[in-house]
Amino acid sequence: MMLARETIQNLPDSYHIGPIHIAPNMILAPMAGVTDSVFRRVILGLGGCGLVCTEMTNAASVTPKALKRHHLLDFLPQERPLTMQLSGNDPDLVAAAALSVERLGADMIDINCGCPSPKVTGGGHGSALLKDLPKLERVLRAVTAAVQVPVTLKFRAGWDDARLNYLETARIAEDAGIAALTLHPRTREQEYHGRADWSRVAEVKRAVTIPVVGSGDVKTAEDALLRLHETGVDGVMIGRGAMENPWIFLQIQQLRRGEPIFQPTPADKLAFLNQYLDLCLSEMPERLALNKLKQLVGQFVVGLPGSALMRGAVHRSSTVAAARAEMERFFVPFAV
Ligand SMILES: Cc1cc2nc3c(=O)[nH]c(=O)nc-3n(C[C@H](O)[C@H](O)[C@H](O)COP(=O)(O)O)c2cc1C
Repeated sequence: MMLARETIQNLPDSYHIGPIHIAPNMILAPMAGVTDSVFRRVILGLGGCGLVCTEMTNAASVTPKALKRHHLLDFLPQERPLTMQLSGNDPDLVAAAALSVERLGADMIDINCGCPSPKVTGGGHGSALLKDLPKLERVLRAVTAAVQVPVTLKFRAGWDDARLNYLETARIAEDAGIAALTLHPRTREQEYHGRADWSRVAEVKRAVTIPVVGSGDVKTAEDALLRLHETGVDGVMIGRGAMENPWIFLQIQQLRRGEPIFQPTPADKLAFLNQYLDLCLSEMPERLALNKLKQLVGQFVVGLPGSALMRGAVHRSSTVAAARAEMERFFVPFAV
């Protein structure tokens, strides 16, 4: 379905989380291993993205020594407003980490109640908290009491289809002083399979008075505006769609303004990957930069003919030079 010009112009394009103005209301999803400071700056630099978030960080690893090792909460001044996301299930520990993160300069703190990874849920963190809402509530109350900055919650629809509890979770969070919610409307059991059911996001929006953001399966500028229109949410979060098409936020802005939509050519795509790689190389060791590229390429070339072969070849590359040669080999024929 295409939205009429007038409908698009009437869609909300900003909202507030506490005193913080989020404009535009399009948000880069936190993605572990991907949305580090470099990726966030690249996305912000392309335009159209109103809020970024760090990768999920275990509250137990918010110590001066651990921060120097994992660098998950490193950021630069241009990445504002910036949310820092924590995981954990011990109220005192998460509250202490939240205070440290506030001192590091977070504009907001997000609590992760959605990560499906067994490594995370095994420790009772992430989406495991959906199975113990009294514990989630204790964590949220401890964190909101500990810090001045707004605290937000990102959660899933429930552990599995038999235990859907997104409305209860949303109400508990609002009562605990949470300033905004993001729902990824899959269950933990679904992981990333099946479809993200945005009617659940619309239900949450109707159930609470705090801002609600939806996350899941937004792949085009049209998708983003349709989700805003259909659900009445305050904002839309984009994850894998931004890895596949980092220009998506810019394209949403252009669609709103009735401007021609930027369509990257193969040469633009190759230039993007090379620039991203250059930036990574200027800020981290080659091995790490190559890993970042490998992670991004997987989504970036989704759907292009021959992409599986190219992805495999980049993944087998042991040097940056070899990976660059594979990318050239892939993109240059598209340009002729
Ligand atoms: C590689 C990857 C890493 C992710 N890491 C996080 C994370 O650290 N914290 C979080 O709240 N969600 C994380 N997510 C979930 C996304 O934020 C998002 O909710 C989900 O991917 C659905 O949105 P999408 O279809 O736009 O990707 C991750 C998703 C992916 C694909």
